[in-house]
Amino acid sequence: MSDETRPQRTAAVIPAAGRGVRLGPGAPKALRALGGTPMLIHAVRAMARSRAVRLVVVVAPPDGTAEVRRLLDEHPLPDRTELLVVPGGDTRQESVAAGLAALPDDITCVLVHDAARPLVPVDTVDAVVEAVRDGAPAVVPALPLADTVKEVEPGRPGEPEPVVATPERARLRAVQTPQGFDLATLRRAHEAVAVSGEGATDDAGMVERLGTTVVVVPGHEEAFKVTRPLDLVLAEAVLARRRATDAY
Ligand SMILES: Nc1ccn([C@@H]2O[C@H](COP(=O)(O)OP(=O)(O)OP(=O)(O)O)[C@@H](O)[C@H]2O)c(=O)n1
Ligand SMILES: C[C@](O)(CO)[C@H](O)COP(=O)(O)O
Repeated sequence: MSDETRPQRTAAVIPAAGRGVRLGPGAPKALRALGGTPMLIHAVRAMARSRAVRLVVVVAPPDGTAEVRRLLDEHPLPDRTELLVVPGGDTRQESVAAGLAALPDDITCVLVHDAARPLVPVDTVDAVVEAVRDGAPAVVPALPLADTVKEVEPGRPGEPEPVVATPERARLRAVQTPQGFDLATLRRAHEAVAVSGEGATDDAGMVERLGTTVVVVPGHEEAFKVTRPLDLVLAEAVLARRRATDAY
């Protein structure tokens, strides 16, 4: 079958193996509660809400795969969604690579979605999938910035850092997840980064280094990343509002 006639089958990889150091002491971040339900379960449901997503691969803390499997069993997904759990690595990049390695050969489109972005709306997920299915090899949801951004010369902790540049804000975007890819392209990008040894903070950044074009679709304010304690306060408020207004 040629690539053009091959049906598109989409999977989501959810890196959830981080400790959540910036959120403060406690369980691994993905397992902490949001509205009484682990953040990871919200993120898995957010992917499964998209009718395009047939398989979700959860990348669990290496010492927590059994606990993650148990939590997922307690929170079943729609019948159309298959689920796999694999152990993660020391960095986000290694965890995503472990998730990609678990994908079966018939997957052509992959979403990579942070467990730490539990509230991404399904319309954002669908917009990313659609752009990949329309032929873009790499797609990121993103929003314009509210703050002006300065590039600095990092100094010693506690010392003022000299500003070296002010990039033009209108050309900058804050990038979210899910990021969507043609699977073969993302696998090539991960292999190249592993060989070069240069890490990247997101998957699209690795694809850019191949010289492949990455395109942006509109992100969503509620797809923010729960990173620090105040983010959790905001996430609780957003979830409470959804529960009061939608059948959520
Ligand atoms: N070794 C790692 C590190 C991060 N992640 C995942 O990557 C996503 C984005 O990372 P981040 O928000 O930085 O999570 P943490 O690494 O847990 O946070 P921190 O840096 O504060 O420890 C999260 O869903 C996190 O679980 C992962 O799967 N494996
Ligand atoms: C992938 C990401 O969420 C895009 O904004 C971000 O780069 C993850 O960064 P983190 O420091 O691993 O949370």
